[in-house]
Amino acid sequence: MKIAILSRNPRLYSTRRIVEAAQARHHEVRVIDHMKCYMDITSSNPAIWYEGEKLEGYDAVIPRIGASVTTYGAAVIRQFEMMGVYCLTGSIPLGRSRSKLRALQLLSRKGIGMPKTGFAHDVHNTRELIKLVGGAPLVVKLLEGTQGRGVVLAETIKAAESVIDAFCELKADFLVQEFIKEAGGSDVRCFVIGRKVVAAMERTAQSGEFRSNLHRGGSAEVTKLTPTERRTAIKAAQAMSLHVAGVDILRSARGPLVMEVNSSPGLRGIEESTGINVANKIIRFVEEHAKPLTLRGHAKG
Ligand SMILES: Nc1ncnc2c1ncn2[C@@H]1O[C@H](COP(=O)(O)OP(=O)(O)OP(=O)(O)O)[C@@H](O)[C@H]1O
Ligand SMILES: [Mg+2]
Ligand SMILES: [Mg+2]
Repeated sequence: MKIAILSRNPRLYSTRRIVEAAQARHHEVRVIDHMKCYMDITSSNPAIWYEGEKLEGYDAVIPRIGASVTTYGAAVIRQFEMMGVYCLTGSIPLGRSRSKLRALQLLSRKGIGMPKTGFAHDVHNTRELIKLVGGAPLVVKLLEGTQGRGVVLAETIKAAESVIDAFCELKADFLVQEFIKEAGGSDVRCFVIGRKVVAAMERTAQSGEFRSNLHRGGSAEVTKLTPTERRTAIKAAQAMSLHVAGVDILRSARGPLVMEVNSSPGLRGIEESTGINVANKIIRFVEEHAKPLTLRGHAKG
């Protein structure tokens, strides 16, 4: 097959691993910087150009779109979709997963367990919002934060009020969420491909910290999932229509609670902690699902 990986940096661990896995399976693979793609969107024959060359003959596209360039990345994926090329992550699922508000509303609609969560932008009565999620301690999150930045634990109602007032002042969208104390500073990353969890790791925050992000000094180790955790992760990925997803779960007294669903989950932490060749599993999935170009008609945008 001829495979394109949409990635801004071919040296990134995840990109490199997917390239290696594709080559090991004898595919022709190329890393394309989606931000350097340009397209004629008016033509009846949709096409994409890259460094003066028209991109043609691709059987599959594996998007690895960073959070800061979601909109343009989604447009490039949409163009490939219009050309009838199989995209492992669709433009619509990408957009869903990148809006925390939209993603959590979708999960909630599907009845998937999640921490009690409220969204706000400008609140008249801060106490009412705090009451909505059961009082303190609670977590306040800036919607555009990543890697644990903009995630604050407010231990008391007073602390919660000042954080919320500060975020309102900043005119930022944020959410307030019940603090899951039993999780003990850990969360579980479930790597979902298709209808399977292919690998799972437990990330634990360093002492004195409640955020388990590896970027915040957290550590990762392999973990065994319960059947309920497994089902929840798969359901969450399906709710977003993602074929590849990193589903983050908190282990609570009332069962697994989904925190978020990532559409370009990193491979380093999960491969290093579990020893599983996740990149190979991604390529195998693409082989099974991307049909050769000749068998497909043009997909509609
Ligand atoms: N409601 C909560 N209860 C307990 N711990 C939480 C809660 N929300 C978040 N945490 C902890 O804080 C960490 C960071 O939170 P979250 O994943 O929501 O934000 P983020 O990592 O900044 O977002 P992103 O993963 O999109 O970059 C989580 O991995 C988890 O360890
Ligand atoms: Mg996170
Ligand atoms: Mg995330």
